[in-house]
Amino acid sequence: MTTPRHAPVLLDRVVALLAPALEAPGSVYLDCTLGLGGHSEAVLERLPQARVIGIDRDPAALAMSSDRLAAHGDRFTAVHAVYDELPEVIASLGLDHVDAIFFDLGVSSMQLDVRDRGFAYAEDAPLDMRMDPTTGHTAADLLNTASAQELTRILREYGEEKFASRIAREVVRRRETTPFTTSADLVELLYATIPAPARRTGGHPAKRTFQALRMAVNDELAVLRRAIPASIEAIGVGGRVVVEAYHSLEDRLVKRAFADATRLDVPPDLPFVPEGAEPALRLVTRGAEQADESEIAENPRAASVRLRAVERVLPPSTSSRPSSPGVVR
Ligand SMILES: C[S@@+](CC[C@H](N)C(=O)[O-])C[C@H]1O[C@@H](n2cnc3c(N)ncnc32)[C@H](O)[C@@H]1O
Repeated sequence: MTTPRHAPVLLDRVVALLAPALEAPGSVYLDCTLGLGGHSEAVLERLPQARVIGIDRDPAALAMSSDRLAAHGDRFTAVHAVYDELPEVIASLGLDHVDAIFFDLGVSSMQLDVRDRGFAYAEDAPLDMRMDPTTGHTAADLLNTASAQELTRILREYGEEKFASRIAREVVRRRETTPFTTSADLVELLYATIPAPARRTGGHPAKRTFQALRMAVNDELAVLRRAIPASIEAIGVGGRVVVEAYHSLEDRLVKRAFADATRLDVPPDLPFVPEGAEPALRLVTRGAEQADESEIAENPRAASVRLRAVERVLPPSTSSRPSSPGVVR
């Protein structure tokens, strides 16, 4: 068997964004999506003063990255958790905050490549798609039980699938006689349901449906919606949160959460900024950063990445500014 691989996206840029928060000896980096440990390994090697905690909900990914990073001894700790549990993970390690947090959203190449995980439409395998196969419902369970209305919503919202309601109707019709068990069952239905001209455009006809089911099975957006504010709460002054998103819904959610946390909560026509109105956070990236053509040529996964970062700034009471009534705009 070949060694599973995952090429880390925007590796140098991510480490450069994390580095200012990890300058102090003993500073703590929390990698919320450890995967095969590519980004964490770079932090361990390039920022020798930092300690690394890696979270993953996939026990197989944790086992592989733990092997890979074992040489770093007690500078590295692996934790099996879902990343919206990050406050509990931090507390369980006896810490009250961390200095930098990173999310590299979605699935790893390893998960797509291992046939039995059922993530890939190109392979016939049990239709599973759980990032943590020890818990929760599989994609087959979802297809065999959800209402046509719910399936339509999932396919439309997470997959932007034009034929969402037609596919959902056919899924419900088929499962009455033959429940779904494998990815081939679903691919076959999609070929029979999506009209031929549409099958010839916009990539593989199963791509959008597989992505949508994966996001639903792992409840990805709801978990992210809880995790981003929790990560902002979990960093100390000078701490940074860095996120790589690959799906427009994820990036929108991150952008909004960062905008909410960095916004001055003051009416725009007020001539001064009232005492205590400074945001506790500043945007480090201007808009979303993307990969350049050379990285995309080497690693096609980089094509859809959107990278954003924020930093916690000094609280208002310690920042230098005139006292009451506030800072004149
Ligand atoms: C894109 S990969 C990370 C790759 C990693 N940066 C590297 O260089 O190897 C995403 C990883 O995050 C994990 N993951 C996704 N959602 C998660 C969640 N809600 N909680 C914990 N881990 C999650 C997946 O299991 C996968 O291993």
